[in-house]
Amino acid sequence: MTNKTIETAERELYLALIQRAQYRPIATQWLANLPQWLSDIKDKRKYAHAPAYLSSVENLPQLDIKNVDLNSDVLTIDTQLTEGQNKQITALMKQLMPWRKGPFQIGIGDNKVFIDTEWHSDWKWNRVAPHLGTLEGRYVLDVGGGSGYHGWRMAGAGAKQVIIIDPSCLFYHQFMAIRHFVAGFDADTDDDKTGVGYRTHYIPVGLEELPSSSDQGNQLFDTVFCMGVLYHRQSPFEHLHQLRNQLIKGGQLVLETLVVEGDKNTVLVPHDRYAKMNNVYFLPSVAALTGWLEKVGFSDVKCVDIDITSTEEQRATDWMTYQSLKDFLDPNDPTKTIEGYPAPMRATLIATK
Ligand SMILES: Nc1ncnc2c1ncn2[C@@H]1O[C@H](C[S@+](CC[C@H]([NH3+])C(=O)[O-])CC(=O)[O-])[C@@H](O)[C@H]1O
Repeated sequence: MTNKTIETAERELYLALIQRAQYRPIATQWLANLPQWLSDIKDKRKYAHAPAYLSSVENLPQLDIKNVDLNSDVLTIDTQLTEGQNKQITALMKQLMPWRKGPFQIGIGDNKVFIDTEWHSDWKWNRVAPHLGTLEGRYVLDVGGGSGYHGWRMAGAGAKQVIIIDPSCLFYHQFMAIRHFVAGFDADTDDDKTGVGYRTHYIPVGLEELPSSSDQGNQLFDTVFCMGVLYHRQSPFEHLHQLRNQLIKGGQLVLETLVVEGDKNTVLVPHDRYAKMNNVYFLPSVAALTGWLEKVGFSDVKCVDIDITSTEEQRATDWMTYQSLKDFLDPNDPTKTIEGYPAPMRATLIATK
């Protein structure tokens, strides 16, 4: 018997946007686009693996979930698995490899399935979260949310609603696989449908495709996160404007991106690849990035964290078996990438619209 995880998730997403449209007309434009966004991701001409991913999610077993802990570093689904369930879930989740952002754990005790992701996304969350003030009661957008790990943490921190966007077909299905278990818990405990599964949504779309409005009071989000995306964009100013357009006046932007040492005029544009990635464009200094944010109209810009990524935070695991950070650094000098650029250093900036 297959489950209807994705169908249910999509229905909850429609309902959430219909509710918001009563007060924010911009939500009707999101609703108008939603059928296209959601059917594109199922189109096997665009995404050859989509049917296989869908079948992995829909074949996950229904479990008796006792609790879902969104506030622990390992996002944990509290349930007891039999050995057979462990094997079944492991096999289905492995069909959704590579798992980059996490960690997640399904089950506790001997038969747990621990998804040891390439990234310790919990470390990033622990660097960022202390600087957010509160997310309690806020509408939050997570741009480029990957598997949804940080989105779940935002919901755990009390956000009223989280919408994750990311154009990746694989990461969309990874989110749905985790949501399958979270919603299993909500279904048992939450009659009025305010549980975390109902507050956390995913739209498989890029930021530039979202409708936006310049009308005062017609934006949907109190907080917008954009972590690990800006350096992938060819037009950083356009991207920063698009982020700003999603925020209410007074709303908070949380921007995390690769930076380099330097003054307000320093920006590195890697000539070819950066750390073997062929889609990296602008790496500003913190001072330059602060100036960019001010130029697009943000105020009160603060850098709250700077961190050099370690090979303990980003590494190959059983759930991501390709190359990882250690293969992207100069073997004789880990302060440099294999191409001779400064090794990855990330800054988190917080700014107000
Ligand atoms: N135009 C776009 N709009 C939205 N998402 C995009 C776009 N282009 C790429 N992405 C998505 O942005 C994510 C970037 S990873 C950061 C994940 C998480 N936030 C993290 O902070 O760990 C990068 C990293 O690992 O450094 C990917 O999931 C892309 O599909």
